[in-house]
Amino acid sequence: MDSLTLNPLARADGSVQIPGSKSLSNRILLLAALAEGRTRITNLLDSDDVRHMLTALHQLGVDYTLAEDKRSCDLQGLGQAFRNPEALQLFLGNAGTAMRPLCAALCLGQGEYTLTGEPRMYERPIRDLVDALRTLGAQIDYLENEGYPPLRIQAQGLQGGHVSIRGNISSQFLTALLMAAPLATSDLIIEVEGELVSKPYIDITLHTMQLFGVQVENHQYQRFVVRAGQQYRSPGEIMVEGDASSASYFLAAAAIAGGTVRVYGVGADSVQGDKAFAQVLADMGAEVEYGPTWIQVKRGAELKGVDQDLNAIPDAAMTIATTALFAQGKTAIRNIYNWRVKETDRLSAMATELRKVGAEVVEGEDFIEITPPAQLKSASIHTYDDHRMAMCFSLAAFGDVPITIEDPGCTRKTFPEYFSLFRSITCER
Ligand SMILES: O=C(O)C1=C[C@@H](OP(=O)(O)O)[C@@H](O)[C@H](O)C1
Ligand SMILES: C=C(OP(=O)(O)O)C(=O)O
Repeated sequence: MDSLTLNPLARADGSVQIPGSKSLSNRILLLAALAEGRTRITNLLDSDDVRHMLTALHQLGVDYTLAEDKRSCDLQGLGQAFRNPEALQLFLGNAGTAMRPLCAALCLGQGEYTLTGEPRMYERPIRDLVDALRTLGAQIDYLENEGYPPLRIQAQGLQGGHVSIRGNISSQFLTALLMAAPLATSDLIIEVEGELVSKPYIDITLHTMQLFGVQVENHQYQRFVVRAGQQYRSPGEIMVEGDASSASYFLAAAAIAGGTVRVYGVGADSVQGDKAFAQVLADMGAEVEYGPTWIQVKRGAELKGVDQDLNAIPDAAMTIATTALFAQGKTAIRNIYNWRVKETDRLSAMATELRKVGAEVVEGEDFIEITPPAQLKSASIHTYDDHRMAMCFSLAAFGDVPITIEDPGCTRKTFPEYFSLFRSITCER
């Protein structure tokens, strides 16, 4: 297997323009496809997850022109739900932001659709969404294991009415229902059962729907009312914000090693919850400054461990786990059960790899506690086909020892150019 050895790093300095947000890119593409009118999307993310959405839309008959650098796209909306006379098979890789929203959106129209993906996608739950869609009249079958993709959808429209959906596993189920809701045949009232995880992603969803002219009544994230008869309408041109989760690695590098790193493309005005990651660095002792479209971090005094519930920022929370290797004392990251159902079981993967570099780790069902060693150990980091494992562990190279990242190409899911940008702001000892 391909691997990349990072020599010990001394410092991080400079600025980085962060590529477009995965969460926004895939939401905007889907809503632009359903909308009336033509949408020009700029700063689109070029990565596997977005490519899977683009390929699926092409198969579904959506007409678009993608620029040569794949970062801008002119897309002609259908102005209605997908209707395809021929049965289609759509391969969605391991992209949760394609599988879940498309599963709901495809039920709105007509046709027969088989949704497939990578082996890990077949271990990622989708039952809560399928159950909710079935109560609205959807016909969806599991092709292998109950509760998991691959799926077959016989689309025949979605009714409105009342539906409840569990919120404790993934916010993407609620996102999927919300985005489909305006095209249901009557008003849809969605009740969230139990805790809603990863709540700020719902704000991204509501924000994107609003950009396309659809209003949702949000009653404290417990109950949502979406009126039928609302039509998605293209806003014309949309620029995708930089990806706040992708920004976390560069900001953490500055907090760990200094000097100063500024990321452009995501800042105080961002709609992405992961902008709050920099606040956790501030709580650990870094100096953080926010501009409207940038965030800057400087190394402050010695970093100190924190004990925080990071349910709202599950992706960026992984970056805190490796930043903890450079903090005084123990860091605890709590309420992150759903790390277990993402690209890999991230709680177990993180615990295993942190121990390899010498940390003392307690892995709970929904938390992780990390106590750093006095001196990091050189290690070869297994990345479990998880882009964030590869990116997070690049930070371990600040620990005075070489670190090998196995299969560094796995960052292609959301950030193909990660290692070259990381190199551009770091210098070796
Ligand atoms: O809606 C989204 O764009 C996402 C929601 C989060 O997933 P969960 O809601 O499953 O935690 C996040 O981890 C994922 O990377 C993207
Ligand atoms: C959990 C993630 O991806 P997905 O959108 O596939 O859920 C992630 O990017 O960390």
